[in-house]
Amino acid sequence: MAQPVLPKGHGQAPPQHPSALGALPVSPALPIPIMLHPPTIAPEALLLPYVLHLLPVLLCSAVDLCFFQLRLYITFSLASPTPNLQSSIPRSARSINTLSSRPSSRVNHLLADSRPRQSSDLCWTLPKEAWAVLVRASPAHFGAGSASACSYFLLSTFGAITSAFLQLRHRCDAGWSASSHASHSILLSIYVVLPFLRPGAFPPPSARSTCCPHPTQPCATSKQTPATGKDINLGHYSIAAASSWQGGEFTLDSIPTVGFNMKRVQKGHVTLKCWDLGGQPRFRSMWERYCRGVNAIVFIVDSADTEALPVAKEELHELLEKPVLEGIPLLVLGNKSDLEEKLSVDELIEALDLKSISHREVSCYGISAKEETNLDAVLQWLVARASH
Ligand SMILES: Nc1nc2c(ncn2[C@@H]2O[C@H](COP(=O)(O)OP(=O)(O)OP(=O)(O)O)[C@@H](O)[C@H]2O)c(=O)[nH]1
Ligand SMILES: [Mg+2]
Repeated sequence: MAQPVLPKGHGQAPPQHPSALGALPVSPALPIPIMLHPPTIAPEALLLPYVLHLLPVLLCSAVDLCFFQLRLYITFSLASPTPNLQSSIPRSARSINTLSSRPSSRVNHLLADSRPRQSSDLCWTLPKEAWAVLVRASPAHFGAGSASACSYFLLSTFGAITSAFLQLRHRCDAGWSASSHASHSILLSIYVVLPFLRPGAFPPPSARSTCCPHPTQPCATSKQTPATGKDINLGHYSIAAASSWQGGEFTLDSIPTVGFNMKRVQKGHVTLKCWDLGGQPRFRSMWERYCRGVNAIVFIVDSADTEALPVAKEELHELLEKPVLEGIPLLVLGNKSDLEEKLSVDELIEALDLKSISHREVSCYGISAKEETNLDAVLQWLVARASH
């Protein structure tokens, strides 16, 4: 277990040992592909999880269509002695049969409508309501968020079970054998629900986009951000891949990170995969998830904002207490060292109580994203951890 070695002061020579905790000297402007304000997630990147999420649904819909046409035929054969089956199908059921893209909704409706209507028939009224609920839920389903997927799943289950129950009830009333229709309906329910229980039907956390509205103003409480990566963590003012680097320009109009941004950085033969996580309170709960299994965590604070440091300290220590993150090297960066009111590295170590952190390697540098100070040292630190 490497214990942190604390520096004597800001501005001393860079530590030779990788585990040393200390300030590094100011370095000249570097040709490091660092972009302070990465572009917001490209629409194509957002679309991909949606499309991937949609594919199994479309596939299920196609299979459902065949299945339920068959099912419809069987139902009519059994339930209706009328030779002209088409004329006994209500108009609404016929249109849904061809237009609907919602398997479970179509099930409910067809089950409800696939026999002559009777005024006292529960099958006609209740499933129609279930259908209406499902139709209202459909736009949410096509979102990639887990909440919408869950609500769709619950509503599908509800719809399928309601249909099964009412179908059974109707058959019993009509004097049909209850057992065959019960098994039919149960099978039907399983068929409708199962596709949405498959692994992959719900997008994985890493493929999800956050549903939060994009804030128009930077959040005043956002003063710390961890950046993480499966291969290496980097971040806050995201390091962008060379292809999307816009010359490393710095603009004062910052766009707060909404959710997270992911970037790859090529440094020699090492590829750094970096997650820049939003530092606003609403995004902090996801830090732990993205820090799992990474090579390093980079925690960036505004070293000139002393009022925000107590909160930053609390959040950092809470994050590091997670057992699953034990042993992951930590790099704390005090950004905005270009400002006069900045804290020195020693003061930052004190303010964040870094000496109390154990069971991991801890380093602390002062940097300036604006003046590109010490960014080469940060990159070297990360590359060294990436090859571990
Ligand atoms: N003076 C100075 N200002 C900086 C520096 N780096 C960033 N800023 C400014 O600090 C503000 C916040 O920058 P952001 O990159 O949005 O900060 P953030 O912590 O990533 O915010 P979240 O994405 O919400 O976590 C912006 O107005 C930047 O222009 C720096 O090195 N020096
Ligand atoms: Mg940010």
